[in-house]
Amino acid sequence: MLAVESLRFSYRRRDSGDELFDGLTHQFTPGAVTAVRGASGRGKSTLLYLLGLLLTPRAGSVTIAGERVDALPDVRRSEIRATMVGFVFQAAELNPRRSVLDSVTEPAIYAGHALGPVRERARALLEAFGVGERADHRPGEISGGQAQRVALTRALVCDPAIILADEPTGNLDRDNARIVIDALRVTAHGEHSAGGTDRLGESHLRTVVIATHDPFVVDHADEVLDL
Ligand SMILES: Nc1ncnc2c1ncn2[C@@H]1O[C@H](COP(=O)(O)OP(=O)(O)OP(=O)(O)O)[C@@H](O)[C@H]1O
Repeated sequence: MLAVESLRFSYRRRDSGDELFDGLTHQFTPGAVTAVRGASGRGKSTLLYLLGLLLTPRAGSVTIAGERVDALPDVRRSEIRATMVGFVFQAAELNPRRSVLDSVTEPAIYAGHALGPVRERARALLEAFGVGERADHRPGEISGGQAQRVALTRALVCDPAIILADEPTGNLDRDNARIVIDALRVTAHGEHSAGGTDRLGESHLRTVVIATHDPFVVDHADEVLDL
């Protein structure tokens, strides 16, 4: 579903000798959480940007759902990104002036989705991640762990097949990291991992890739890619 082959990338010109990935080839398993691990500067965040079509490889390919996507025209890459990829970053970056529900739904509304179904789906996701009762609060009134679950809801609201998370537990204590990794596992597996009571109401698998330094996240991932 999501794969890279013979991947090379550099932020600089060709002869500067700071190339990343050394021809990396990897297939990410649908339905699994893959932790991307590596020392600072190895390119964990950069790999997510390449997978999410925000950057273009210097050499090699990125494939999504069987289609080679790295060399497509920008407009097509944007379409694929908007429909197939959701991003979660270290800081949830919710709009402090809007309610949690509005923060979650606004990007989807701007992307042209109908308000009613988006709000319904957002409420169901917030509920599934245990933050349903916070939907009408302001982001300043929720905890860091809750904010990350809200950010994950925002990434999922258009139902992407791929979630790319960059240090999603970087600002969290252990208890909140556990809750967020659980939510990411639910997202990948299509069901709740803790007891099976709180379901997303969806059974399809997603590919979840997490760039992380956190050994706790690595321990709870299904697969690990070392850079
Ligand atoms: N916009 C940029 N322009 C030039 N070089 C960059 C840029 N972004 C990152 N780099 C360099 O590319 C390399 C990979 O960066 P990246 O952020 O992907 O690594 P990382 O493994 O995620 O690091 P960290 O664990 O510190 O977040 C680093 O050497 C970094 O300095």
